[in-house]
Amino acid sequence: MKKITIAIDGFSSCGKSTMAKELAKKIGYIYVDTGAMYRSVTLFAMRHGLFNADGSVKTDALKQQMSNIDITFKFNEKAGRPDTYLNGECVEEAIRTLDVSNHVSPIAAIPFVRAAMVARQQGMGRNKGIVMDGRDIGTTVFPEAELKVFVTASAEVRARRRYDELKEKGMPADFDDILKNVQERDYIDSHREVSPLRKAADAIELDNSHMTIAEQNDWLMRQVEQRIEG
Ligand SMILES: Nc1ncnc2c1ncn2[C@@H]1O[C@H](COP(=O)(O)OP(=O)(O)OP(=O)(O)O)[C@@H](O)[C@H]1O
Ligand SMILES: Nc1ccn([C@@H]2O[C@H](COP(=O)(O)O)[C@@H](O)[C@H]2O)c(=O)n1
Repeated sequence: MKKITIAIDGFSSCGKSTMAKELAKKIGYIYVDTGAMYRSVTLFAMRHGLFNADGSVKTDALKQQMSNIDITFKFNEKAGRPDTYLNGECVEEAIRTLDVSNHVSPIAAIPFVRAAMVARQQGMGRNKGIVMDGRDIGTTVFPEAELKVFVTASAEVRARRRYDELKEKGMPADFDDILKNVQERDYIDSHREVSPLRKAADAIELDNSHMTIAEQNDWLMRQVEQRIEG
């Protein structure tokens, strides 16, 4: 069966990785969560004092350190998805904290950071057979992708889902803080100069505000079948 490239972009916490990882498992494709890469750079910067007190990034210092940041993925059989490693350390949990979420968008707006991440992502998708989710996959990383999906849902619905997830995991969660973070990231991600978050002209939009996970998975599978068979 022919292999294609599948790009899933959209706003924060709208269900991109839920759909992408399930699809990749079903059709035997590689799954790459590009947000995890920007989060890993952010964690590195936080640990190495590369943020100023006002939350801005010490850009020159980070530039010098970029060659010391090694991000890799290793499949976790139990979780059914790849875990993210930063310089050999599994950071899958550490990169998902609200603290990292609150620092990541300024890092992701820096051109040299994006250039480094995009080059790695393009390398990972060289042979197709990949499902990649993020903000600029259909516009910048793989503009020739055979299937591009742009996912949306209201900010309140997204924050509620994230809140429920954290509560279920027994982690501290405040709905208003999560909603604020989701809205702020959407704004910064959509307004940065390099590769702003936007729907590619040939992407299909999916508003999943009122869809179940099973419904969105079925919808995505139908889109893939059309591309593979067509
Ligand atoms: N259709 C849905 N209905 C209810 N909950 C959903 C739906 N889709 C995803 N979720 C839940 O919403 C939360 C966010 O989903 P997910 O992590 O997939 O979003 P994301 O877009 O990848 O987020 P991020 O931008 O942070 O990477 C998860 O708890 C997930 O289980
Ligand atoms: N292709 C991408 C992916 C992510 N980002 C930035 O990383 C942040 C975290 O991403 P999540 O998918 O884990 O929410 C996100 O808010 C963006 O700032 C990006 O720029 N490009």
